[in-house]
Amino acid sequence: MANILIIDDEKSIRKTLSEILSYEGYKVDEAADGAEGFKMFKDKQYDAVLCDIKMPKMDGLEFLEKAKEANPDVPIVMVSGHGNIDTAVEAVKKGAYDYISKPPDLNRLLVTLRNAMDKSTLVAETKVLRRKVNRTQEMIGQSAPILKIKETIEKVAPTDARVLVTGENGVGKELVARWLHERSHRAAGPIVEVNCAAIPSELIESELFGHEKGSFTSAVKQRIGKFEQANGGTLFLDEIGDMSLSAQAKVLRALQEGKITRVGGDKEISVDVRVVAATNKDLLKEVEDKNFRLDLYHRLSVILIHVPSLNDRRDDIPALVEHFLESACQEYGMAKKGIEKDAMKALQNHNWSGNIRELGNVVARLVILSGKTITTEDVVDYVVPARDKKKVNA
Ligand SMILES: Nc1ncnc2c1ncn2[C@@H]1O[C@H](COP(=O)(O)OP(=O)(O)OP(=O)(O)O)[C@@H](O)[C@H]1O
Repeated sequence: MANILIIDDEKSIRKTLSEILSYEGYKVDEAADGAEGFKMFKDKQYDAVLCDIKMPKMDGLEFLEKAKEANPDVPIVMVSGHGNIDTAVEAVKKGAYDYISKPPDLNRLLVTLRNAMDKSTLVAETKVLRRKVNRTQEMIGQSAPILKIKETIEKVAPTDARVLVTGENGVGKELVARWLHERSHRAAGPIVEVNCAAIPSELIESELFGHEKGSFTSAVKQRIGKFEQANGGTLFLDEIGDMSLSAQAKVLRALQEGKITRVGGDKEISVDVRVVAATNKDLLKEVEDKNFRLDLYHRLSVILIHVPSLNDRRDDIPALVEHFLESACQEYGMAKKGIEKDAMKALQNHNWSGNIRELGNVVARLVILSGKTITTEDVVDYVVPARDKKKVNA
């Protein structure tokens, strides 16, 4: 049975709405103003709220703002008198599900409430499904360094400690960050990724902290930054070594105070974010060269996880090859292909400059181009650069 909260300062309206909704089988609570309503809203899980606009103490718009902050998933339907349709429209722009006018039309009231609750159920289901679909890729490998990394993830993830993940391109740094999120108490929240190297330095602050409308020439609309988007979850700052010094100063402040300010804004906004950063650079060398702030380095590197290159954990290659074989065959709609022992050895001894991403591409190439079973010749033909071919054949 759905729980509905009615907030209205007019007792007669509350009574009418309450009677109608109880008759329809809803469980109803009543509050006489926004402040009382908000207290009840925080204490109990409601399926929908009917909220008057003009009220003493806390009006409908203020209630809406606070309620959306506290629990954005509960739909709120505004109830507006003759004089405040404009405000009702504004409320919808600010996140109210819809509004109905006083005196409420019975059918419209019930249909609006039903739709509001159906929509919020769909939104909740979509979130669950999305999480299932986006299940973090398993971390394959039983080599000593990978086992150590998995153990560290299990220990560190449940804490809010910041983690700095280091390693060359494509070794699996992002995967480590995703597992840290997945295993944390923030797993139901978002994980938001920012690739600091891919964003021009003059835009990075707006990307991270958002901006107010008109704060610079191309800021035509207000924008929520990645810190705010990651609220309640994890912010993954990839390629942090490429961040400009001025952005570093702001990130440092955000980490120290747990608050951010949008570019061009003056309001401080609290954010509850766990930061995981990654880099392929030697950050201490960057500190020495004055490209990276030492104080930020210390803030970010409470826990250090180094992901070694594939060349330094060759024991993992057979399992990774098997994994990529399976996924490539599935992707291209082919029967699962086998691989000869010597072909596997050749892959294991290959010099993997591009790491796991390159290994995945190579296996996909072999799946497409080779016969039923992948042979050493296939590896020589399609993978090994000409200069190394003699070595493999010898
Ligand atoms: N241990 C592993 N098991 C299975 N897949 C892996 C493993 N490590 C990495 N991968 C896969 O390899 C690819 C590259 O990994 P990822 O993006 O995590 O690397 P990265 O170090 O963050 O790369 P970059 O430096 O380019 O940002 C991804 O598709 C990832 O799922």
